[in-house]
Amino acid sequence: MQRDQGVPGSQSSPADEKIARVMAALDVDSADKAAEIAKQLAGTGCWLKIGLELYALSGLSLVQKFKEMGFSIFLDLKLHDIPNTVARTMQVLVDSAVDMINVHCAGGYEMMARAAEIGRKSGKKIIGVTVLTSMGQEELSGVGVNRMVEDQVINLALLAQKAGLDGVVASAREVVSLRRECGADFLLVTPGIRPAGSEQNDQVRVLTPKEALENGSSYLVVGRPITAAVNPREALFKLFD
Ligand SMILES: O=c1ccn([C@@H]2O[C@H](COP(=O)(O)O)[C@@H](O)[C@H]2O)c(=O)[nH]1
Repeated sequence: MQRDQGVPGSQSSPADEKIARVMAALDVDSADKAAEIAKQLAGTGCWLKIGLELYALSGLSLVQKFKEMGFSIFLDLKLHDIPNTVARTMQVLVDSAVDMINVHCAGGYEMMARAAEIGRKSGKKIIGVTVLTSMGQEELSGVGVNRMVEDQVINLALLAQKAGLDGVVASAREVVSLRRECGADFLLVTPGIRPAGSEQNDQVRVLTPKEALENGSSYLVVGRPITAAVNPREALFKLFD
């Protein structure tokens, strides 16, 4: 599928702008599969997201390769440890070609502030995970948090902002409130994106790509709707049909 890719040197179209806000999550069981999907998505302008599975398989080895293919890269390792350990690990990660890295907001203010400081010096974006999009109200209560999900998301996002992070990961369902509380420049990266009628899988707080953009998400993280498709490139372009 060759549509909506723009002509080099021309103005980007609204469709290009939407694709540039998609982060394709490469949750696959081999580096070869990841490289094959990357090849199919090359030139579209979308980001790639390397998560725990691919990192466990291949570490940072694919980062440079994907960068050379023209992708921006979000390394989704969700660091959650004491401030010293997170800071030392963050220093290693920012020295690679990644563009964005995350920590868990639940690691606390001091840990986020140390991570943010390293991000600032390196020019890389550091964001914080609020409440996983696979968790609903009951799951949140199960880990001892007796607040409404949205209140907890906002509470953690405000703490992340105070600590100097560039943004947060949350569900697109919370984006309207997050924009109001955290402002226009705070990055809101939203997984749990599902085109209408597609499998929800283990995601609980979901929204369609169109709704997520309308609400004000900065980036949409999309995994299985792209990676499990027969034609990932076509699936990417169909997200906004
Ligand atoms: O709250 C979160 C934080 C991260 N993720 C990650 O996003 C993708 C979503 O994949 P799908 O296949 O589109 O469900 C995946 O890599 C998660 O680790 C998240 O889903 N929710």
